[in-house]
Amino acid sequence: MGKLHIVGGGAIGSLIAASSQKNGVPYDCYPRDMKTMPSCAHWQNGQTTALKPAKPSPIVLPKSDVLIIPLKVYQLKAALLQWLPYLTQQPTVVLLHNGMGGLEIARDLLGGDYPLLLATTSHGALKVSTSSGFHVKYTGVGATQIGAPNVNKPSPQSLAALSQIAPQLASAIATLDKALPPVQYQNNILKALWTKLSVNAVINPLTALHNIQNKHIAKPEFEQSRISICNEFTQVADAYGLDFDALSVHENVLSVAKATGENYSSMHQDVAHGRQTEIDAINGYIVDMATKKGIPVPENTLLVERVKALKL
Ligand SMILES: NC(=O)C1=CN([C@@H]2O[C@H](COP(=O)(O)OP(=O)(O)OC[C@H]3O[C@@H](n4cnc5c(N)ncnc54)[C@H](OP(=O)(O)O)[C@@H]3O)[C@@H](O)[C@H]2O)C=CC1
Ligand SMILES: CC(C)(CO)C(=O)C(=O)O
Repeated sequence: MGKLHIVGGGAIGSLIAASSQKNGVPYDCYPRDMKTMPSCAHWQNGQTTALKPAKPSPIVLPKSDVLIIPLKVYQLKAALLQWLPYLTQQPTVVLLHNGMGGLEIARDLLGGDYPLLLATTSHGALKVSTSSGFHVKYTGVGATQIGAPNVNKPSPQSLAALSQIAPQLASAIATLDKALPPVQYQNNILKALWTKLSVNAVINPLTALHNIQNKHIAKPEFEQSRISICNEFTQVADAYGLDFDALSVHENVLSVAKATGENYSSMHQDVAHGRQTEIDAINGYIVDMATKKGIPVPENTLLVERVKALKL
């Protein structure tokens, strides 16, 4: 099994590190700031796992290793540029973030043939500052969906489909599944990412703008906005060959809002803490993709403007 190299000491990166530690997967973390790297993880059953010391700088990685980049899209370009000189042997690179645009950045910098995987996760993690330094808390059990951007054949999502991708990528997926299970292979990962995009495009800006928990976006006062976002999303996705049905998109959004009802979305939390939001990679991505095809998306455009106008 290859070693797992984790960029950054953020919430999700530290969760993957702690779970790797627990499950005996060899790993290293490369935070931007060693002082804010979590030293310990708290699991939901009250147990804790101490993390090994992080590495101060990148190293050249062998092809059999895996570099996972669980950062915000707006942080990705700088991180990839920093790692580029260390990727000469073409280890598998895994992008994991909310929103879209990471693939375009990675293709630009790594080239179209680079062994790349895209992932989205529903695990929850929170980085907290304590009297003994930073810790990470596992806040929600979830799953990770992963796939290669170039594989898009209509075959069943199964181990048989997984065998159609390069052994290097299959081995990277197995490593990640051992580190933080379950990791589910998707032979149409772009559809899975757009599905997640549709959920984030509705829940995140509405919760941030109205200062509400996820469950409240289901209220009738937000119906018109929800439906407009879902309709615009579906038109844009369709223009790129992704087949969605606006009613099902809306139903899925409501079901995620219910399932995560007590949560404050990540965008709500970013706004509350005065951090940059991921609006450009979410509704902003829908607007950019729509503009390229000449599709009007007034609701998404307005949401981008309104979230950007929020006082940080
Ligand atoms: N947290 C969660 O529960 C979930 C998060 N996600 C998504 O996953 C992605 C990551 O989220 P999350 O972990 O919460 O975010 P965090 O902000 O906690 O993590 C990102 C980390 O990356 C670090 N970083 C940025 N640039 C570099 C760099 N060049 N080199 C090294 N480290 C760098 C940041 O450092 P610094 O602190 O110095 O800025 C930060 O610690 C986001 O897209 C998020 O939406 C998805 C599902 C759940
Ligand atoms: C699914 C949802 C909306 C859960 O809060 C999320 O991904 C986020 O907050 O970014």
